[in-house]
Amino acid sequence: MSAGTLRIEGLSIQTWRGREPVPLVRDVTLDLHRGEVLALVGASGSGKSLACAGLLGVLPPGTKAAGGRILLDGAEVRPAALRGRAVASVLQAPRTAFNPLRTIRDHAGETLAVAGISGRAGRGAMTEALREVLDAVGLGEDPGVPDLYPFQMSGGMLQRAMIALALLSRAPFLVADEPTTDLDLVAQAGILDLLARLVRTHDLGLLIVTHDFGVVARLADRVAVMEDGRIVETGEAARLFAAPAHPATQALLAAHRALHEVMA
Ligand SMILES: Nc1ncnc2c1ncn2[C@@H]1O[C@H](COP(=O)(O)OP(=O)(O)OP(=O)(O)O)[C@@H](O)[C@H]1O
Repeated sequence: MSAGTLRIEGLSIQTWRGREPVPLVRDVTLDLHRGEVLALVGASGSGKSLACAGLLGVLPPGTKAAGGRILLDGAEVRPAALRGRAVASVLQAPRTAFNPLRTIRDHAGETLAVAGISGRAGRGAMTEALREVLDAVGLGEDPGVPDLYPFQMSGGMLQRAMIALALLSRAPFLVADEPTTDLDLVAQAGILDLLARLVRTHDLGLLIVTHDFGVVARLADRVAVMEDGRIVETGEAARLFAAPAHPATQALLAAHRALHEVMA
């Protein structure tokens, strides 16, 4: 798919307390363009992951979309039709995202099937395509990687493999929900550099969920701030750092700076 803009419009998600509906995500609207990084930030529980799950059509049990739509270049699409085709995802805990009984090559076959490109790709073409994306994520040196099982790989390698599978799907948009949280500092830096590079080389639109303003500073072009299920501020990353307008943004930045001073 070669769409240039992905829009989440008026997304609302709710749960229930007894029979009472409880809003968790309230009227969230976001635009993501190819070639840019949009960071979705906010305190724990503000609704970042649910908003992404709503976009991908994978809401957890006990929650339900209560309104909103997803648009690709202005045309409405069902989230289930986007997932793995126009929008790929990279999740927080790579180990849980892989089937432990299947090799990276098996996962690649599934990714191509979901993306609807398996028919055209015979085994040889698939091997070549997999080699290409493993190269792109820095896993190309060891020819044995496609035949590894998840338990034979480190967390950093698995996260790279998940990004490789996202590239294999040729989805123009990537949702990364705290993709470095489970990794050590060196692996974190490697994954962030890799994502930044792929946004440029593959013209990806990257929506990255994070509570780390260090990640925002390093990667983001634009930032959207969530509080209590709502987007309370959006803006260019540089502007937001220099002049945060909403108290929630100010509090997140103050917390980041306090932590930074302690660590310095
Ligand atoms: N399956 C569920 N059923 C009911 N409530 C849920 C469910 N999943 C999440 N919630 C609630 O929805 C709200 C938003 O959760 P969400 O996981 O989106 O927050 P978040 O901003 O991603 O937080 P974190 O940064 O800690 O991951 C929270 O109050 C959470 O308790």
